[in-house]
Amino acid sequence: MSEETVVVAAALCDGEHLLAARRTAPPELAGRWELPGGKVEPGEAPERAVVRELREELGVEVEPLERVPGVWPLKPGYVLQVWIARLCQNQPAPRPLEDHDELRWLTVSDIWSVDWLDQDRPAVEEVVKRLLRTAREAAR
Ligand SMILES: Nc1nc2c([nH]c(=O)n2[C@H]2C[C@H](O)[C@@H](COP(=O)(O)OP(=O)(O)OP(=O)(O)O)O2)c(=O)[nH]1
Repeated sequence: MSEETVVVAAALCDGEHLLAARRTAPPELAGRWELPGGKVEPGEAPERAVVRELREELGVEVEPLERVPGVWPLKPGYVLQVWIARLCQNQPAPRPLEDHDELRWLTVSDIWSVDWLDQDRPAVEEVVKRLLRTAREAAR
């Protein structure tokens, strides 16, 4: 039986912007950019883990909207799942409270201006496709 650990991450969107977060640890990942999130705890629903992790790491309440189809391998034994999410009403700006030292809201046109973790790139590409599709639908 597979014993993979699921890491959930949020593609936190605000209008046309996506939030990227710069990791502070471990040393081999520090300075690289990722989608904020973390490991799902035993018995925890993945969407709940998204909400918990962003509360802990960024000090905000978020609402997961839909899962981005796909599962991306991270280090051995770990896989990444991604949820499109938005800030709940009346939230402060996200702050890098733990695990990150900088946050940046990126538009689709500057999405590759930060040094994403290699393993996150396919997931970010998928998120970008969805953002573009949503923007096209909104423009109709
Ligand atoms: N959160 C997150 N982790 C990622 C991404 N890409 C990637 O390789 N990882 C790795 C980094 C870590 O080895 C692991 C998740 O660990 P974490 O440190 O964020 O999770 P956590 O908050 O539950 O950590 P912990 O301190 O409780 O152990 O997955 C990503 O986009 N988001």
